[in-house]
Amino acid sequence: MMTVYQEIFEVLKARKEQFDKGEAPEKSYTCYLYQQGVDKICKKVGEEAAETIIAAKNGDNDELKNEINDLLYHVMVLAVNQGLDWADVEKVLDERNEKIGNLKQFKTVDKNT
Ligand SMILES: N=c1c2ncn([C@@H]3O[C@H](COP(=O)(O)OP(=O)(O)OP(=O)(O)O)[C@@H](O)[C@H]3O)c2ncn1[C@@H]1O[C@H](COP(=O)(O)O)[C@@H](O)[C@H]1O
Repeated sequence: MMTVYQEIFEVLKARKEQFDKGEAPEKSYTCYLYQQGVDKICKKVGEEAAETIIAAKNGDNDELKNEINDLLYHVMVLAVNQGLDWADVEKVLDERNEKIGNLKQFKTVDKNT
């Protein structure tokens, strides 16, 4: 079964195909981002990341839920724009998941020796 994120990613890929063919729906915000290009998309990723941090620092979980979704949406648009598939992204997480004990040992440095 596809997750909602996989489903949205498919929509964003379809929007890219429409945009590339010159068939962007007039009111598509996603196509507007593709048209603006990678700098604009990265700027939005940065903005949404900052808004996510502020919502967390304010202890506002209603806002935080919204900002996390805005951030993920813009990260997905970036992935599509750069030619990455969501499966490529998930594969990395899957591989990390297979490792046990990911916590790195902290290095203890003795500055006196
Ligand atoms: N998941 C999202 C999604 N999340 C956030 N956003 C948009 O991201 C924008 C972020 O808001 P901002 O106020 O920061 O941006 P803005 O001021 O409107 O625009 P800028 O000029 O600053 O870029 C809003 O316009 C939101 O509507 C999204 N827009 C679209 N989707 C999904 O993308 C799919 C395709 O959408 P369209 O391409 O619009 O048809 C649909 O399934 C949608 O659900």
